Amino acid sequence: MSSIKIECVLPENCQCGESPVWEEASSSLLFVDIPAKKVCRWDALSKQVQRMTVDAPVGSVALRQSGGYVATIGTKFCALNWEDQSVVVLAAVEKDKKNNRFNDGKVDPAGRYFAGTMAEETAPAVTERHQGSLYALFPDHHVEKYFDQVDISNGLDWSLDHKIFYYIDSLSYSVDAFDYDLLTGRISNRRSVYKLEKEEHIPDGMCIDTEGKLWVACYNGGRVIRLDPETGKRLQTVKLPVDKTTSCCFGGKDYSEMYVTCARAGLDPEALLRQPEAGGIFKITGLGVKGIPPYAYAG
Ligand SMILES: O=C(O)[C@H](O)[C@@H](O)[C@H](O)[C@H](O)CO
Ligand SMILES: [Zn+2]
Repeated sequence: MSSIKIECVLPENCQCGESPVWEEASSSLLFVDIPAKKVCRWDALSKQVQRMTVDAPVGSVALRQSGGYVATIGTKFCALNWEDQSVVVLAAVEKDKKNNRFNDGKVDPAGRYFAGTMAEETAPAVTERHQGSLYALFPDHHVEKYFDQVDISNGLDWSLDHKIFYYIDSLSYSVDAFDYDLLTGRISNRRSVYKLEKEEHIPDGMCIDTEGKLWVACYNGGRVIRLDPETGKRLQTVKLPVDKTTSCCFGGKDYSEMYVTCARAGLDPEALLRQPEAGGIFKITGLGVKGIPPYAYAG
């Protein structure tokens, strides 16, 4: 039996930490603080963190095959040059929706950058409903829209055989699956594979492990849960010492460690006394299961 250890490796005080991505080449964890408009890179060896401030809320960051990173900033897909901290807009969506922004995003196994939008929240998880959509930025920089009527576009990942796309619209309290055509990037046949239980609260970010099981961060639930998307059963619950767990990814040696982001915003002073590490970056070891490397944007 493995023994699980959870530690806060970086007390970053993120208002809303999100989009953890392991970059093997630099032994670093990339993540964003959405409302703080920050993209961060934490070097797991030196323990140093570098931060880049952008001009709008940043929902996600991802690796880029040609170097640097891509990020969803406001309602734009952007390229980031980490060396000179410059931002280049690759494509924009929803120019008519001033109150919308991108939320979570991730690159698919063919190098397309998927990301969804939402109306800006007035309080955590309080937002004008049905304002969001799901998009992908293709390697040639054109954007495709998949569907609209999304409340809070959140976690996403692909099955190990690339035939299923998993997706979370948080306020549906469901983890959904679609058939996925890797060649074209098309999705079809939406269905729910797991409905959250009351104490699990709101499904947020997610990632897949090498056994094809899904790990979902539960916002307000202070936990990550491991789901079997084939049986619809929850296999494991790992509780963290913070309530607003937002997302998770595997990283570290052989992708054997899990990194979890969380939020500080929305916690009252009394709650903050009980969870002073809220907004930090957490590392979970001893899970006994590994993840897979993140895909990099091909454009
Ligand atoms: O991290 C995100 O994805 C959102 O931007 C956050 O605001 C919360 O997670 C959301 O409120 C709960 O669904
Ligand atoms: Zn999220």
